[in-house]
Amino acid sequence: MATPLLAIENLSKSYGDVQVLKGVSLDVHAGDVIGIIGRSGCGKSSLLRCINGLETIDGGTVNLHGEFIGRVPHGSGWRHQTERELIDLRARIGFVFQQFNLWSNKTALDNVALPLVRVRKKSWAEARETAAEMLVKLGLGDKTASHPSELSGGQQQRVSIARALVMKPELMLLDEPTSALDPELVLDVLKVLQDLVAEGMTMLCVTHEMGFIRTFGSRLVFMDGGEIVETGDPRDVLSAPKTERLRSLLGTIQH
Ligand SMILES: Nc1ncnc2c1ncn2[C@@H]1O[C@H](COP(=O)(O)OP(=O)(O)OP(=O)(O)O)[C@@H](O)[C@H]1O
Repeated sequence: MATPLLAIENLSKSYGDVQVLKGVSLDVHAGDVIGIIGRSGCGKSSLLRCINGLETIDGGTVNLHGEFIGRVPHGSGWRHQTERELIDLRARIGFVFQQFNLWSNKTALDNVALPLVRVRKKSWAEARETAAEMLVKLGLGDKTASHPSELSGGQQQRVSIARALVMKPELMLLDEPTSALDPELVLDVLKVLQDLVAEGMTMLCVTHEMGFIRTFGSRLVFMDGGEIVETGDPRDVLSAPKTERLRSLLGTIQH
């Protein structure tokens, strides 16, 4: 089989004495749509944050196209990345947060254009043109001049997705992208994600939107206590969970 786009092997991560990732291994191939589920505190966000260098790793490997990208602590004896390398890495891996993380003092247009200016060194004029096209694509053509406080949660999340997409990422990491939204806005964001799936985007998505994962996911990953406990085709895993731990979680969420 081809080299995975992203290969995680035996990844470990601790905060102080508490180990939150205990030897996680996961291969992600181009076009995979992987849903990650698990109880609060099981390490889902930490896993995503270790992939794009928001957190350092303590052991194991994270490879993108076979190249080691894990961020290692200073003084660990391994070579750690420069700020520039981390910025480049994050441009290749889009990250969408639960709480949008938009710049409140900038318009929707400039929120999307700014990374193109800062990271890709585009002129503001060119960056704004690209940003405007992306906002139109995501149904926000009439909101380019709005500030985040003037947008609904669903619109803000679509701006943050646009901001990731203009960088043409090879992979998108989404950390509960619909959890902070009112129920009537969830569908708008899921529709955008569905369009990304249709375009072949590779995605790792922490979500409890089981309908989305069941329909569009190529794999479901169930984490518990910092480990991957079950993984497989979402339809198989959801209809026949093998462990009591997953059965018990599924009892608490609609699927
Ligand atoms: N910066 C940090 N410092 C110390 N402990 C942390 C830090 N970030 C996370 N943790 C702890 O690590 C564990 C895993 O957290 P993580 O956010 O990865 O879990 P999660 O599965 O994403 O949870 P949730 O679904 O609630 O977001 C938790 O016990 C959390 O309290």
